[in-house]
Amino acid sequence: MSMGAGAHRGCAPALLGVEQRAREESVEVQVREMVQGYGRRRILDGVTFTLDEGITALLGPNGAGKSTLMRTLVTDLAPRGGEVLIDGRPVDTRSGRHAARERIGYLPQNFGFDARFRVVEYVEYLAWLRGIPASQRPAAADAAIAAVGLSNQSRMTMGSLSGGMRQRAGIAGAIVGSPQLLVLDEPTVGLDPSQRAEFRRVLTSLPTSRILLSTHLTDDVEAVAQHVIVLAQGQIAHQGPTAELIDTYGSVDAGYLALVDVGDPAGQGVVTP
Ligand SMILES: Nc1ncnc2c1ncn2[C@@H]1O[C@H](COP(=O)(O)OP(=O)(O)OP(=O)(O)O)[C@@H](O)[C@H]1O
Repeated sequence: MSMGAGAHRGCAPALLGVEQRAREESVEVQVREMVQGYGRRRILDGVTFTLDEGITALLGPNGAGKSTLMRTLVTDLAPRGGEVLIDGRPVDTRSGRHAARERIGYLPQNFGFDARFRVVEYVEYLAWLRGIPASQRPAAADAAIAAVGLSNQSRMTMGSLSGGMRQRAGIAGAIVGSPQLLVLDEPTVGLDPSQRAEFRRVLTSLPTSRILLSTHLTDDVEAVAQHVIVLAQGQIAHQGPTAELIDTYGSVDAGYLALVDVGDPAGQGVVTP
C-alpha cells in the first residue's frame, strides 16, 4: 500500500522559482498543553503535539474539535491556555500572529467565495489578504493555479466550477505565496472518487513543508498521509506514522476504531488501546 509515496515529488514546473522557497524553508509547529473552548464549554483540554514534516492526517469523531484545533493553529482563535508556537514564536502575540499568518495557508471546511469571482480573481484576492505585494500577486496566483491544474479554467467564475474544481481553486487560494504550513479542513468532502483521486495527486505534488489535513476518509489517510493524529476526549489519543498504525491494527480504519469510540457523538469515549 502506498502511503504518500508520491508526496513532495513531481512538483509542477510552475512551482519552481517563487515556490521553490517553500521546499527550502521549513516551519516548526509546536502545540503544548493547549486549551480551547467556546463560552463555558471546553473543547480541547491539554493538546500537545509537534507537527512532523510531510502530510499529517487529523482524525477524530464528529465534534471532537478538529476544526477548533485548526482554527487555533491558523490564529483564527487565540488559545485559552497552553501554547501554540510557529517557529518558536507564540501565535497569541501580535508579532507572532503576523509572522504565523505569513507562513500558513488555510482552507476552511466551508470556504466562502463570491460566485461571480473568476478563479484568478479569487486567488489574487487571497494573495492580497495574505499581504503579498501587488506586483507579485499575478505571478503568485498563476503559479498556485497551475499547481492545482486549473490554468485552463482560471478565467471561469467560481460559481460555474464543478465541486472538484472548486476544491482545487480553494487549495490554490490556500497555497498562493508558498506558505510553509498548509491547513486543510475536510477538503475532500463532497468530491466523487475521481475528483478525490485528482485531489490526492495535487496534494502530494505540493512542495509545502508541512500539511495538516482533517478528514473522515481513512482511505485518504492511507493514500497521502505519512503521519496520523487522532483527536478524542479533548486530547490527542494517538500520534505516529501511518505505517505504524497499519502495522499495529491492520489498517487505518481498524486503528481508528480501536482508538476512538465512534458511537459517542460527542467524541468523549476514547478507549485506551
Ligand atoms: N463557534 C462555535 N461556537 C460554539 N460552539 C462551537 C463553535 N464551533 C464549534 N463548536 C462546537 O465545538 C465542538 C467541536 O466542534 P469542531 O467543529 O471543532 O469539531 P470537528 O471535530 O471539526 O467536527 P466535524 O468532524 O463534525 O467537522 C462541537 O460540539 C461544536 O458544536
